[in-house]
Amino acid sequence: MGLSLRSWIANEGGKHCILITWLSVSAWIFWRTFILYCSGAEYHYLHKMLGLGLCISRASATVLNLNCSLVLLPMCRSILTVLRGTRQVSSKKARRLLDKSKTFHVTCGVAICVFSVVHVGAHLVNVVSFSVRYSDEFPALNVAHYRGQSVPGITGVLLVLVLFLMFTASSHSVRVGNYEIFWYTHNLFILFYVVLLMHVVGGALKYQTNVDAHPPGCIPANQTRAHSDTWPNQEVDGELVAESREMSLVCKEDAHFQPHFPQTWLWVLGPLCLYCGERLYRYIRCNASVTIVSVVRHPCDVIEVRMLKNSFKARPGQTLTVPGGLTCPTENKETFGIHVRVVGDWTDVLCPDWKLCCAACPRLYVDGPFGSPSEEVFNYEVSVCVAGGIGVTPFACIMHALLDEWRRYKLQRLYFVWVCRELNSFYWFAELLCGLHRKLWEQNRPDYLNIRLYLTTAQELQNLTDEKYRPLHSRLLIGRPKLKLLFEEIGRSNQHKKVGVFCCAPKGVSRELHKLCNSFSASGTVFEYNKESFS
Ligand SMILES: NC(=O)C1=CN([C@@H]2O[C@H](COP(=O)(O)OP(=O)(O)OC[C@H]3O[C@@H](n4cnc5c(N)ncnc54)[C@H](OP(=O)(O)O)[C@@H]3O)[C@@H](O)[C@H]2O)C=CC1
Ligand code: HEM
Repeated sequence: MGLSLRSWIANEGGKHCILITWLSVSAWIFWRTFILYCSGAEYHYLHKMLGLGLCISRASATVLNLNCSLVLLPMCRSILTVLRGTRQVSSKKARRLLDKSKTFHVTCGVAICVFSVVHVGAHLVNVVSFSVRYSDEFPALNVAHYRGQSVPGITGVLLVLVLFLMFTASSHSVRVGNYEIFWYTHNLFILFYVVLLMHVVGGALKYQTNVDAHPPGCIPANQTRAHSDTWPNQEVDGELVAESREMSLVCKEDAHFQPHFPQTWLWVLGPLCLYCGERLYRYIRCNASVTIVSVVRHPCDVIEVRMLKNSFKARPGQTLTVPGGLTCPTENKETFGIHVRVVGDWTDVLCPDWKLCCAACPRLYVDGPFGSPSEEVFNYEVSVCVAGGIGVTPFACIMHALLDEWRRYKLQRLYFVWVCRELNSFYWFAELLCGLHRKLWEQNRPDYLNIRLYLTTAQELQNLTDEKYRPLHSRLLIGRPKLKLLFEEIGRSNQHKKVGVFCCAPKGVSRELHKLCNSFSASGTVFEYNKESFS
């Protein structure tokens, strides 16, 4: 299957428009600042002292300002969640763009790291220039107190250190391997901003305030007549002296210099206050008491924690943050449940003997709910949900909502593909699947739900033994799913329709699905790719 332009635009168009806009704005402000500092009259003397280092350090600083303000906005998750649920963001395209907020955050974060390297490199050159090109003529321009002095920049060094820690701890392997390290290191962002705001009040780089009275390169008044014969030989200001003579530019006063108002404050304070306000709101909401109603152990090291929280209301598909990662509430009633795969000592802390342990349970903090791509499952006529292992949780809460009432949604057909390594994993939600299947048959919509379960490590023919899971028996297949064939089949039954594809599965599966969604479909079906990301 080759790439289809129509599918590519449906899946990648909006994202790439934003990316191109962001790149263009970054390139434009870089270039504009670069030119200003290289040829602006008010920076003439500073440029003479620092050269290209000045232009590059200032241009990269502007891009850093832009990105340090943008990086926080996509992480205002509560605001995005509200936006997603309101009529203001009524188009599906816009909502799908909101789902790319984490990608945009990472892009801005990487840009901050790249431009910090450029900025630091340029300033290292500036530090040397400040020292070796100490100006006796314009002492106010100097940062060094005498020729040869090296200029320290404590805040700059601290910023580099914090950014380095954040960058290394943000790598995919750390996020997947030990989320806590990522999380705690990432919270250094607040230190980063405090130091950044201090960093820019240093006022090391100064502009000339009186270019009218003292045009750059003008001839000091006391030199015009007395030294008129020596002008051609003057080396100070080379061309400009000659030019000034021709144009009869004589300084009316001495050059005055002044540091800029720290522009970074204007760029950063708004988003920083917005994000801090949102974090404060989340902190208060998070502290509202959560009562653990039950803790149930499921096969394959999965626990289900059922909870109760005052005025907690989640839309089906939304996510929550709990210690150990993110998960999805599986019910939309008074109680809500989360399924967590045990990877450390989480469960031992929660419930050492795996019994109902509500009396002795520790306090649990729940942050959320937050908007997520799975909320869109209901907004297509046809949706395909592909889950791998524990990645089934967002879709389980979709099933719960359908079990409550499936008629109120636009959704008319749901393909549900679940791939697991162990047979026992299917027991996590086997009851729910059978319940929904039964209900749809009773209500004369057997075609509504199409279930396919794939067991990838079966040594011999296996099946769910319990009789009550009979509806799933014929739906259990051995081996990995043939996603290409599945897409062709779905395409044939849904010609010229827009089908929503939702994935919460290991990288290999999501990559293949993404590729298939961008591929040409002979049936004219457009598959819109939506990915649930938990790292
Ligand atoms: N909701 C939540 O709370 C959380 C969700 N997650 C999400 O759940 C996902 C699954 O996690 P986990 O349970 O550890 O998954 P597993 O590693 O157990 O994999 C699940 C299944 O996917 C199959 N699979 C892997 N690669 C491919 C492929 N290229 N094509 C077809 N099948 C493939 C595996 O088959 P095989 O045996 O052949 O490899 C396996 O049967 C994570 O990637 C993450 O996105 C993660 C953490 C929390
Ligand atoms: C190196 C590039 C970066 C990467 C790869 C990265 C990655 C991430 C990821 C994946 C998240 C989401 C965490 C989750 O949902 O669980 C996140 C959140 C966040 N990041 Fe970054 N980040 C980077 C740089 C930065 C920078 C430079 C800052 C600010 C100085 C920053 C500030 C934040 C904030 C405030 C959050 C939100 C936490 C929350 O509210 O839940 N990040 N980052």
